[in-house]
Amino acid sequence: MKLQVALDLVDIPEAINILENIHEYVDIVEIGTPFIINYGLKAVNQIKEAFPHLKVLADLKIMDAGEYETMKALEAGADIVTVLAVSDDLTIKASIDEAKKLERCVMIDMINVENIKNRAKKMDLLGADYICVHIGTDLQTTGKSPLDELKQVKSVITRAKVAVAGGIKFETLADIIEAKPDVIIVGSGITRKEDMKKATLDIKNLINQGG
Ligand SMILES: O=C(CO)[C@H](O)[C@H](O)COP(=O)(O)O
Repeated sequence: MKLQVALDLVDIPEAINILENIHEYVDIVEIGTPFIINYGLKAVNQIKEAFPHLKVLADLKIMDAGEYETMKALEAGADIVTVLAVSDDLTIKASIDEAKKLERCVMIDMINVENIKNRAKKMDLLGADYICVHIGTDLQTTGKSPLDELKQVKSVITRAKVAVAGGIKFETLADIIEAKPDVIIVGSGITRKEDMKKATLDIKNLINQGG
């Protein structure tokens, strides 16, 4: 099980500062959608240059122009790029094909998908590297957890790796670990803590105990 840390509401110097503190406990660093909106793909580029040993995910949440937008993320140095599962299959396939050319990966974000089992099966079939169950920031305000959807997706996937995101914190981690996703994504559960290093280490230790 890998830990992906999502950096959303930071600038580039802040991101570098955070990662200097926590990079040894992190497997994948997510350059979050608001981070990219604010600072562009140079955020991806500069974080990859500063931490070449980390996998960098560009959370572009691509919805159209799969080939072009994937190519731009990969050019900037992303190892993984996100595409929305609600996009057309043509967009998803174009993005996956583009990433494969450079032996990079696509993570399909299942945010707001209605028939999640059916769509996850299709994403698996189309060749997604990762399928990410995701309760978005706005829906998190209702208290919804990604656990149920994680179990549903895990039950139908045969090939892709499964990631999970959406308000995960140390206190809610045990149930998530028990469902055995391949990647656990934590944003505010780390970045809103006073002591981010301790928060990351606590989460990483719990993940390691779970395998
Ligand atoms: O992609 C995102 C929002 O769309 C976030 O990066 C992701 O949900 C992780 O952050 P948090 O743990 O704070 O929910």
